[in-house]
Amino acid sequence: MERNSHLRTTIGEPLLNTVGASRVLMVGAGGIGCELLKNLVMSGFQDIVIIDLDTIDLSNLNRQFLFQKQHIKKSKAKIARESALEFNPNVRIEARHQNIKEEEFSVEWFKGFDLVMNALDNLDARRHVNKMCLAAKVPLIESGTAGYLGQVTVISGDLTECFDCLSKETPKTFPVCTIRSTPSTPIHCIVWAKSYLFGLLFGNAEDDDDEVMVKEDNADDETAKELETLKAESQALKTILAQAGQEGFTELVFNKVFGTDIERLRKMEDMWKTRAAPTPLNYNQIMDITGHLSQQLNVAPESTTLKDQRVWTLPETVTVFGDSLVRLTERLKELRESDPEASISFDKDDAETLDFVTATANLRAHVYGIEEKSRFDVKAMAGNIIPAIATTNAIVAGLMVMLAFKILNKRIADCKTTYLVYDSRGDRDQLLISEKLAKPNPRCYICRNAYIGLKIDTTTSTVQDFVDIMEDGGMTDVEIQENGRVIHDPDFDDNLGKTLAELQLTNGKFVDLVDVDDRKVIVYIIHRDSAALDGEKFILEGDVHKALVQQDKLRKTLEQLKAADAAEEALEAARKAASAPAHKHVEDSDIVMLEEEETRKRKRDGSLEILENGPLKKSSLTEPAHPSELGGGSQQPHAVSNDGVGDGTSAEQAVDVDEVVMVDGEEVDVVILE
Ligand SMILES: Nc1ncnc2c1ncn2[C@@H]1O[C@H](COP(=O)(O)OP(=O)(O)OP(=O)(O)O)[C@@H](O)[C@H]1O
Ligand SMILES: [Zn+2]
Repeated sequence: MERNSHLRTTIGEPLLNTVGASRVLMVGAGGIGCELLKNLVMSGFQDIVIIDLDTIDLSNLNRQFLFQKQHIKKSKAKIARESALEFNPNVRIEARHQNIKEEEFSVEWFKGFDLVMNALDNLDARRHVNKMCLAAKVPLIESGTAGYLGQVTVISGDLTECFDCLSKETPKTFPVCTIRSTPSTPIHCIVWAKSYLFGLLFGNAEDDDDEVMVKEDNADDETAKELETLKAESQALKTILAQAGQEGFTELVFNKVFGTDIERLRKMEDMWKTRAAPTPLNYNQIMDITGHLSQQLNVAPESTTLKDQRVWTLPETVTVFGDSLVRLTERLKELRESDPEASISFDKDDAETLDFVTATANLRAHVYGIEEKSRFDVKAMAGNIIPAIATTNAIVAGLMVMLAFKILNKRIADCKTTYLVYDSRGDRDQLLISEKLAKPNPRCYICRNAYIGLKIDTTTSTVQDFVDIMEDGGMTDVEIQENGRVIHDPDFDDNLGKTLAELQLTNGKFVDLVDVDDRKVIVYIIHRDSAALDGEKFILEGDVHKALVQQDKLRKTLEQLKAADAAEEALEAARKAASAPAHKHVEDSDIVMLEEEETRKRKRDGSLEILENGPLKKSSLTEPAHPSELGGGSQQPHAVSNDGVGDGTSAEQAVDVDEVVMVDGEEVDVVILE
């Protein structure tokens, strides 16, 4: 039977042809990406570019089904391509083992796609792709998962809210590979301490990794060697564990985890090309100082509360590490006398486990040159982890393809944001909830700006030329900034004679311009040698004049919003005064009116589709909070992270949805899965 016959029957010949003729970009080949790529090659897509900066890690294999043991340490993008081609060899797949933020992936490059699909795990890359798609005017399908929660939506220029329309709280989840080998923030170290090292030392003796690391006949030499090394590392720690209670035990564990293992990682030079390499620690060296300092510290003991709230010194940290390690191993030994399978779990309210996690997290932070945290902070930050769930990724990736069909079928306005929700009590049969795409936030700097391309020879054209081009377009007294750097303003004309290249205004750079009337335009630079400009000095891709007209309109809207905000503040003040015990009588109707006003305002902001008084709270679906990586738990949509560990509390807070919701005349669909 012809490969696409079922597909043709399902979606029809015309759409199948459109899909086949489209060119799509998939960013990220991790949890969602693997599922998505498999779906794409099975759904009629013929021309796909995939990009992922990472290599395959052992911890990916439980859910990233395009990867197998023999692929560990190989490029995710390349292996994803190879595996997907086995499903369907007739698809053109280009795999790029690169960072999407690299310069070569310019606005122009993005313009080469009909559709972009994000399967990413961090805000930074998501924001970048969001901006590139807005500038290139290419629709973007954005996705994210955190444990049982998932979200899929569409971002398209003037039609919808963009990724930056609502400010994001810092997410609380993070990628596992980052945790294992390349931490860059304190939370990465805390998660490593709590979820990896703690489990290995005090969890059940059976290490899952052993199962995966059995020697494979078809593994190549390098992979086999790496597998052996990983296995040897956990084995070595287990051997040391057998010496618990003996003299020198603490030193052995310490030197193994913060010395030998780090030294091995450090030797993997490729890993440290773009990051600072970790520095191993040595127990004896620190203990020399520790002995000395702990005596001093004993002179003036602090209250426990104070000690909890400040960051410990390195010697103090080592002392707490040794102390909690000994106490926990003793506790485990006792427990195992009655139950050989016994284990200890981390509990933030169990002082010993919290001590151990605080100390080990901070030692790891020290090794990687990351900021250390107080015990108080660690307590708050630990405990926010949920595992990545393959099924969630699969559902989300399926929804992405449905959206892709709609977009390519020119029905983008019919697309919806879909949330995958989960009821931990199991008494609800609704899994997917969709709602209309939100409108752009008029206050959003990222999508409410005009993006204009400027093809120019940056090596010969000066800032003066640039100013002239923009002023000829209608801007007056223009100010120019690049990434917060002032290039020019009417009072600072030192740079006028410098070339754009001299000021690093080179190919792919975004330059922010604002004029005396507060009209903003973002220009992205496209470097072209003079010879390639067909005799012109520059070529503008976009109409500055039109952009300024749009900006004038936007300014008016913003003024109206400001006035509405002022009115609302006055109402709020009146409300407060009314509810104050000043013998004032408040009519019920006043309260209703005030609440309606609140609803209207938040809808205007784009920050509200479903109100607190409805059963679904967006806040419980959103991005977990930690700086830089994944998402969940904040007040915004587009927020659920892709994959990885997540916010343990999110699932419990899962939305309480029992019916179709009507808010302010808007309908929220509920899809019931059988
Ligand atoms: N700037 C970027 N450019 C290209 N790919 C990126 C970028 N940022 C993240 N990615 C990729 O996006 C993917 C996200 O997938 P996922 O959330 O499953 O993460 P993971 O690293 O595979 O899993 P985990 O971190 O949980 O082990 C990763 O493969 C990651 O390498
Ligand atoms: Zn926006």
